[in-house]
Amino acid sequence: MLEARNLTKRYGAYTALNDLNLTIAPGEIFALLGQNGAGKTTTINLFLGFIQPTEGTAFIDGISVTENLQESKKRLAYIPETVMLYSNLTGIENLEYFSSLAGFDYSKKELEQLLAKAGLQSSAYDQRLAGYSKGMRQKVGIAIAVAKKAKVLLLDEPTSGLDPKASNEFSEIIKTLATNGTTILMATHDIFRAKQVASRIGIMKEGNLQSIIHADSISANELENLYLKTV
Ligand SMILES: Nc1ncnc2c1ncn2[C@@H]1O[C@H](COP(=O)(O)OP(=O)(O)OP(=O)(O)O)[C@@H](O)[C@H]1O
Repeated sequence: MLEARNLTKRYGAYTALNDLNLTIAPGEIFALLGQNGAGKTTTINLFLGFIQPTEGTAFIDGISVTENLQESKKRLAYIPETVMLYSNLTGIENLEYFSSLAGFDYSKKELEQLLAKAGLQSSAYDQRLAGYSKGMRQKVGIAIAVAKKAKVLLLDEPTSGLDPKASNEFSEIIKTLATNGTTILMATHDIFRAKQVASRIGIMKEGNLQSIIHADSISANELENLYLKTV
């Protein structure tokens, strides 16, 4: 579960995030839409503990990020727009390294199964990351999240720069993770994907969460119109 309680971030007189109150249940995918500078990344960074809130609290699985950063971090995985991995290591070596950092010791077979589950083609397992496409790197990122048994997954612009097939594959994989109980928060500019994968969609403007929409209550066109009217 993810929860923001009165979560606020100010930089001097500028409010990047204003009094966010939001609970995302296990198994739910929540998409945050909003223009550049709306406060999406600020929200994610507060959940990650990368930045400190000016007011309020971010909770991961009931644990305050400010009070217990290490415990909160154990429960979450983060996939930024560009997944940071070691270019000189292979897909399987990256997965082994990052899962061992999280305290897991998987056999080669288990590592291969994790990569397969994330949708990576088997021919890539032993190739160095330097030759991977963005979509392939993201799949390793997903495999790491699953290997860590992360209860919460934070995604920042996960489909930007992916071709439609890779983007669709990505959406299917995160839907499967949610079905298995992972809580997912995704910041995106992709209205279509937000509608396709999320159960609820929040529209942010100038640091405020302006509205929350149930994805099944609206068509993609209606969502786009509402978005354009809001921002
Ligand atoms: N360290 C900082 N100092 C001052 N202002 C900052 C700082 N970090 C972020 N901001 C401001 O906070 C606002 C919110 O930024 P944020 O990155 O959360 O937006 P976003 O919705 O993720 O946008 P994008 O879609 O471009 O990623 C922006 O106006 C940004 O300039």
